[in-house]
Amino acid sequence: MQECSMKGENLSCLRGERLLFRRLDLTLKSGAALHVAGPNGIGKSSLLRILAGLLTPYTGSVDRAGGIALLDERLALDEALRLSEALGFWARIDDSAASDAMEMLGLAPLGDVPVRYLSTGQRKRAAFARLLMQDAPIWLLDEPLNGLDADAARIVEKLASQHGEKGGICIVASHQAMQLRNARTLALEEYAP
Ligand SMILES: Nc1ncnc2c1ncn2[C@@H]1O[C@H](COP(=O)(O)OP(=O)(O)OP(=O)(O)O)[C@@H](O)[C@H]1O
Repeated sequence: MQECSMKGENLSCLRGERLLFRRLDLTLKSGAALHVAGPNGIGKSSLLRILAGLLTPYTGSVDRAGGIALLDERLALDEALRLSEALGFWARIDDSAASDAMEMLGLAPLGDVPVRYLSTGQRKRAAFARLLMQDAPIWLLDEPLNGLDADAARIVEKLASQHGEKGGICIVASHQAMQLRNARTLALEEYAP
């Protein structure tokens, strides 16, 4: 996997009229993992969106090397298509194959099921399959365990740890504990004004 890095300097985030966090610095290099922790509404998703380049920080800057894959509650799959077709659409764009990712996430038996019929946990697994297919070195995972049963949660924890072993960066925003190899914890409430 290509070398990657993620650096944020003096980050602060304003949402509406509210300053959520300020003076946040972080540096992650290849193989590093970070658990962004904190209660609902503290700004975990906002921080991930800043790191992804989807939200402009109020102050500070982000400097990253390497491609990014973001997993959040938005499932970018066509609801009308069967799961294998919907993932196949992205496979053509990513120049990858959907079958390996579907196998890893236990989705192979669901290939013919329309996306709109998938359960909450199955949708999350599908989102994770899409993330794997992107083959990006930097993973930004927003509440990746939400909706997953215990077996699926262990699979996701294992895949995230393997990503780190291969030299990828994994940044997880979650109010739940997650077993993640070599992960540091960033308690976002410590950066609240
Ligand atoms: N577009 C927006 N405009 C104004 N306020 C917003 C906007 N998006 C989010 N917020 C507010 O910013 C705060 C932080 O939201 P964010 O989703 O980053 O928190 P979070 O820590 O991820 O929460 P959760 O654990 O519930 O997912 C919340 O109070 C939310 O209402």
